Amino acid sequence: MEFLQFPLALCLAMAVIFLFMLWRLLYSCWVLPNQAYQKLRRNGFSGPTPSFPLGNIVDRKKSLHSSSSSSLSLTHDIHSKVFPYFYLWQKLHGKVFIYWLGTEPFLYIADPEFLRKISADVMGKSWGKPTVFKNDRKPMFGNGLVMVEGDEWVRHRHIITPAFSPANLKTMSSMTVESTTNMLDRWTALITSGKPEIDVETEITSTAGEIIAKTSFGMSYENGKEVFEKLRAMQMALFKYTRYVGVPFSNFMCPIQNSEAKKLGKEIDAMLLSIITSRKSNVGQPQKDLLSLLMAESQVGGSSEKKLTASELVDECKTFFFGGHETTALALTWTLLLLAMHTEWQNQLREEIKEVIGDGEIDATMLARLKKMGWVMNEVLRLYSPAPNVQRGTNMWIDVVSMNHDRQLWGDDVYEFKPERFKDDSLYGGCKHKMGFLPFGFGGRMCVGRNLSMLEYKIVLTLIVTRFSFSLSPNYCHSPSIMLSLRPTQGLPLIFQQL
Ligand code: HEM
Repeated sequence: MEFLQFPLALCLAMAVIFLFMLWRLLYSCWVLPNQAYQKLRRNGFSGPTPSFPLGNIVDRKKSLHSSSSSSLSLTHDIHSKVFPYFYLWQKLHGKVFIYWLGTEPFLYIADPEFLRKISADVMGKSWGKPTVFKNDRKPMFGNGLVMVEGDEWVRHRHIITPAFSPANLKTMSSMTVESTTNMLDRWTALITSGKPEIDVETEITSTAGEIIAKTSFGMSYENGKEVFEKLRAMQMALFKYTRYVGVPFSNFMCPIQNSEAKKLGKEIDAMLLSIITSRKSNVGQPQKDLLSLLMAESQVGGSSEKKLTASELVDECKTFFFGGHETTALALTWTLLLLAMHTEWQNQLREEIKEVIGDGEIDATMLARLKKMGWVMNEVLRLYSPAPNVQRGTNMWIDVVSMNHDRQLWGDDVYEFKPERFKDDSLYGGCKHKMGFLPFGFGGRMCVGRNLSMLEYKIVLTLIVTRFSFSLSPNYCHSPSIMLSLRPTQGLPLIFQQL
């Protein structure tokens, strides 16, 4: 009979393991989220009714589907178009409510006063990112600054912040001028050959990719292009298809895209790692880019807590590349749309550039004096914020688009393009609440690259408006939508004239 006892014991052991795994699954997908949900409910928050295990994902999908099939006239009132489900739920449940991504409850916030209260005493290092997003975006950001928390975040931020000092950024302005001039020379060739209609979204995104490749890891465009294209492909693999973030085993729902993203992630890491290794062995050739500044900063003092490892450097390069090129490119793209619609502002900018810079070369120290251009940038970041939301801590989702289009905060002219609202209040543009306008986030985790993006924005825009005037093409179709960032999904064709 003994030979029968062995399989019985094995079966029992397997049953115990199975029950244990089932319990763990239920605990993490059902018990824990429900405890968090009940806590939020006890604090008085309501929200749309979720279903297990998809949460409110199906409602989101339906609402997105019906909104994408309706075309949008050229209005800046875009909240109901880009976040139709939040727009609807806000009407039913107010500006703070609970919704579910799969089995994860999220606190939605579009009320700046609520945000002020809950963030008043929280230090930058204590603000993490929701775990579901960390897992979801791992191939893009790895353990880069955007994703790290606690003392690790403090260490990374201390090493990274000096790289973005004004003195270091100054040396990067010539790289920006060079890439932009190449793009504008291409535009001139097109115009003179009788093709004045140019899709500026594609053009600016690829030039911004070139600029960030140079400023981040100093690569020539030909090399940078390969990393850039792989990063774009990875973004498409991750964001083009309906994804089930927060749903248990969601990785298995889009296996092809997920394995494609992982494969690309590994290739990008290997390429960046080889650049770092060759930099380390090639001490004789100092470079003036973010990577070398980080490598130099990592060596100051030599203590291990001040150093970033090679794989951390790779993750930071990816973070700069991804966080840096698309946001700035989209800020510029939406600016060109608004300037094409408001040609009087093209003239105002030209006059200001003439006064501040004249006909000479652009010097980075002059850029701060381009005040009107600063107002224009802020107004664009208000109407078409490339970073449409901020994700924080234990599952908080802050709706920046809603706050930027809130009549109660901005007044009756909320949907109008009026850069002059920043004239007397350069930081908040007259917004009635200081937490109502967060183009670069808030608190200790505010965007580390904001000065670099302003430098790039002002240089590129100066070069464009001094060489060309432009108007909207009749082929333009207003279709802002979210693909991680807020983008014109059908491009931005403009008609150019040389000045
Ligand atoms: C118009 C351009 C840009 C916009 C609108 C923008 C917006 C933002 C926002 C909203 C955050 C989140 C802050 C928070 O959680 O509170 C952020 C963080 C960050 N941004 Fe930017 N950004 C821009 C350009 C850049 C550039 C050029 C770089 C780098 C080259 C960059 C690198 C980062 C990094 C590393 C973080 C994470 C900071 C941290 O967690 O400590 N960004 N940005």
